[in-house]
Amino acid sequence: MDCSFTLCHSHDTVKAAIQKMISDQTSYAIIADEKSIYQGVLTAGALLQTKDFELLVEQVMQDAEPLNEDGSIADIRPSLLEIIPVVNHIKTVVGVISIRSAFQYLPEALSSLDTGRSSGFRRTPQLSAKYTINDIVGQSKPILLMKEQIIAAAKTRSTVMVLGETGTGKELAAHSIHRLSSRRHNAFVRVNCAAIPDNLLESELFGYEAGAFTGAVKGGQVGKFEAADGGTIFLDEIGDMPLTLQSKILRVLQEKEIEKVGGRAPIAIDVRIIAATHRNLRELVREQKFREDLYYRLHVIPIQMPPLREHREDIPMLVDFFLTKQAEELGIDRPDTDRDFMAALIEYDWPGNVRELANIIELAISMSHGTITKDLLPPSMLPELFSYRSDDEAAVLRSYTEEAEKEAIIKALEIYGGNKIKVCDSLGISRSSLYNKLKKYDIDA
Ligand SMILES: Nc1ncnc2c1ncn2[C@@H]1O[C@H](COP(=O)(O)OP(=O)(O)OP(=O)(O)O)[C@@H](O)[C@H]1O
Repeated sequence: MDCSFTLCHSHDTVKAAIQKMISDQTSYAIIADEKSIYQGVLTAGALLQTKDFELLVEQVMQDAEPLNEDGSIADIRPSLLEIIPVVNHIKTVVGVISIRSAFQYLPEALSSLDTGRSSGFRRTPQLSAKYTINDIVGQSKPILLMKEQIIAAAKTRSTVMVLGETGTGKELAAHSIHRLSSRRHNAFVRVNCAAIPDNLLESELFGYEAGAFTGAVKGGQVGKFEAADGGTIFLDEIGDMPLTLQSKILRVLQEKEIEKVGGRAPIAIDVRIIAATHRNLRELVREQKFREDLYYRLHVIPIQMPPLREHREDIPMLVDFFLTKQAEELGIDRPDTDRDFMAALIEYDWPGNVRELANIIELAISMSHGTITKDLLPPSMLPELFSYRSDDEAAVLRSYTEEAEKEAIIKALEIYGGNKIKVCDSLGISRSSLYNKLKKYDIDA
């Protein structure tokens, strides 16, 4: 099969290469620095006008499924065969995309990549948990209580349900449980149920037998459950799982076996399930969108992540943590913050929780020259900064700001034809924050 590779150093060249690859119907490996490949791929995704493409890319970038040291693919997931990332020695996705199987050409392509990054490829431990309980910052009562629950849960084999608003550290909790458990030397496999299109999720989770469907990879595919055998599977955003698959998860919990797509015999597996969601599962059960029996099966050990507004005393410590971390990443001296900046952070309502705090610190660091002051806070925090005004005035101000925010989102959705990633980029907000706001303002998108 014909195959060539293209080195790209800008968003536009990635976009052009992808367009060419699609129109030529041939194989290309596209290699670029992480920023240009990310933006380029997303733009190409928009060109293709398939929402699934974006989701797949997002998933791949997030999971960073890696290549081996020699550049060969460590693990190819057939359902995502078309989008494969390359991870460099500092675990950053530098990105490789292939619409056809261009993989055999990667070592050659990588050795020609003149970014200084191609050297020192290391196999990222894709099946291991990255975070430990020490990565959870905070000394407040709610955080210490949550950490105790994590330690207690780790000692058991039971299913754990991690609950909490977006950005409260549910993923950190899941990693920590695995790392503290007797399964820590075995695999930890994360699946973001919301990021994988429904039609791919079943084969992704359970794998499939050879010839199960048209386009299936020869020899079949191992699913995430099987990959996690002996270890832990983390089903993130389980509230977004379709009902049909919920019954298959129930079966795993009850029978401790899985059935591959197109498979004839069940396969016994030993996997600990940790699930998480920011949704209100009880509500979903009431609406018949989530199975009640699965709800109870999952809630053997529930762990509630506290929202940041309920442990404000940890904010200075978290700010210090993110300032140090981000200054290190940027290779600059850690800047100081003034009192007003910290006071405003402590007072704010934190809808996006710790993730939002980390983003605000990142933004402030990038705009600051020396000490970080209150005027480096984003305008979205404005109403909270006026909290010394009367309640009425604050409410009026808030309604104006909310109206403006709603309009900005509707406008951005129009401009970008509903492409949420572009909308987030243009508004400088995270995807989860966008989804929260769409819900809050009842915007159809
Ligand atoms: N207590 C904490 N200490 C340090 N970092 C934290 C803490 N809580 C959250 N974070 C950081 O905030 C970000 C969001 O955390 P995480 O992804 O675990 O949240 P989540 O609850 O799983 O969010 P979502 O529901 O949106 O997936 C991550 O960068 C994480 O490292």
